Amino acid sequence: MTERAARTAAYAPSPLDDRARAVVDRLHAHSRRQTRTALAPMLAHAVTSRLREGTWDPTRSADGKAWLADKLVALDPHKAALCHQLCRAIGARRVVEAGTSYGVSTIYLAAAVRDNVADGTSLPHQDGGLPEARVFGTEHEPAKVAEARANIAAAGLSEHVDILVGDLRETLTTVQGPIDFMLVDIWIPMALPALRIVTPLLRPGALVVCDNVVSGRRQYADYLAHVRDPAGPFTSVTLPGHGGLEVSRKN
Ligand SMILES: C[S@@+](CC[C@H](N)C(=O)[O-])C[C@H]1O[C@@H](n2cnc3c(N)ncnc32)[C@H](O)[C@@H]1O
Repeated sequence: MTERAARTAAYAPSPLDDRARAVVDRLHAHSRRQTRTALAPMLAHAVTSRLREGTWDPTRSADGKAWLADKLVALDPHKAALCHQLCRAIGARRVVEAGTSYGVSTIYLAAAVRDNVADGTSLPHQDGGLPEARVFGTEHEPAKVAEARANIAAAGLSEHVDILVGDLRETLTTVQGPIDFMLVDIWIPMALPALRIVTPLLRPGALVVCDNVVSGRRQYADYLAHVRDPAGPFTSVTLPGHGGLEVSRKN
């Protein structure tokens, strides 16, 4: 057995059914290939952004945005599986995803919502009602929206997903609560604005997961100060591996 195969065998298997797993396996591989070759271009675009537009952050410059327009930047499979498990554990029925891209994390979240509905683990909300089961994805690149819809359909999960097309600072204002779970996997400057819009919709006990908060701790400073504020609406824990993951619970 190769070292890579032995490492893979040490992890729990994917929580997804065969159909959805075939789709995400292909997309995870595509995303890994893009990431492996992205370092040099990323640095080049950071320099270009700085020289032409005064920012080192390619997500803020026109040049950088154009380069990022077809990049998956998919959530790591282990983190995506954790989000699926958390959604299953809390019986999530309504989920917001800040940052859909080609739909990788959306597929994990929608599979959890579908399974919660199917086995009756989705919870009634405070008024005792069962609101429509949905994952609300958000994406402002039209080409990525088309890819995401095709991938979600190939995974057999379209009936559980609405992708809100456009800038999430506008589209998220159309979502209705209650929301049980939110994934924040977005260009960093959008993380706190997205959370602020969704916070009033989160039910008590809802979870918010945010990616790469350790590797990006400086850029995430405002987001982290917000979710870790003892006087604020969340209690928060940080998982350290693979760039870090913040899991915040709405009080
Ligand atoms: C890190 S990727 C999301 C990856 C996705 N969660 C997955 O697992 O495949 C972030 C995505 O957010 C999108 N995005 C960035 N800023 C946005 C905004 N203001 N409104 C909507 N989408 C945005 C980007 O185009 C990009 O596709």
